[in-house]
Amino acid sequence: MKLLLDAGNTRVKWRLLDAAGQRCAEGAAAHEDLSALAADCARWAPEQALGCTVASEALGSRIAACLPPGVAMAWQWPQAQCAGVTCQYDTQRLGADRWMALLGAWGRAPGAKVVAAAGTALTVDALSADGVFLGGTIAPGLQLMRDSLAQGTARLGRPDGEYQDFPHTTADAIYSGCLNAMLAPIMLCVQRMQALGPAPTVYLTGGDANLVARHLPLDCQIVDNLALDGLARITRP
Ligand SMILES: Nc1ncnc2c1ncn2[C@@H]1O[C@H](COP(=O)(O)OP(=O)(O)O)[C@@H](O)[C@H]1O
Ligand SMILES: CC(C)(COP(=O)(O)O)[C@@H](O)C(=O)NCCC(=O)O
Ligand SMILES: [K+]
Repeated sequence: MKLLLDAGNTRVKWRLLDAAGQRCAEGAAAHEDLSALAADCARWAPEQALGCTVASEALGSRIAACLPPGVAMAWQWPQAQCAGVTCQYDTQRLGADRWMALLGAWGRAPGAKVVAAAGTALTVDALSADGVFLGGTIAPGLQLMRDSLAQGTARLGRPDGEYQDFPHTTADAIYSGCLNAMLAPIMLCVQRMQALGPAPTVYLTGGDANLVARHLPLDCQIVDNLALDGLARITRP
């Protein structure tokens, strides 16, 4: 049994695969309470653990404490080249979750791709048809955008609104504006890829993927935990 784990800035996501690569369990937990991870590790007793993290060292230690005795987390980091993908981004600084999502997307189908991960931050990454990670953008995710408006203004606060094409209330204006700010980088990336060649396939992942897909005026595929698909493609030496 193998554990795959992605530690993001908001949540930890994991998957357990049996020896044949079949999925036995999948879960997610907020940083504050990793008991569901500990319970899955106790139940399935993985003898191997592969992970990627963009969270703190302290969270990494708490994750390690959930693993069965004698099992250590093998943290994976971006490389210049791996599983068919070549990295043109600053490999030393690139988030390991972004790299794993790119490897996951590359494993799905041939052709150019845009990989958008709507989590704490929104990352939008471009993968060429020959497997080159051309580059990508980082912007605040939905909650961070709403927080920043609440913190930086005297009168907005953090009301719950609904998405509207032409909002009439402050609450709807904030919600729609922040959501639109997540659509724009994805649409621009697609447009720029189209200027280079055939239209890319758009993959959406992350906690807000469904929300983004609902309002994105483009065809896209939602893939839950795409970074874990990338980890599954890594063969350990
Ligand atoms: N059950 C949930 N718990 C926390 N955030 C959620 C949940 N469902 C959706 N979300 C949204 O997903 C975002 C976090 O997505 P996620 O992919 O887990 O982030 P990260 O990879 O940065 O940890 C949150 O900012 C929130 O908007
Ligand atoms: C951009 C990120 C904060 C996204 O994190 P997430 O939203 O998945 O929690 C993370 O991938 C990160 O810390 N990246 C390092 C900088 C970079 O990718 O260039
Ligand atoms: K992200």
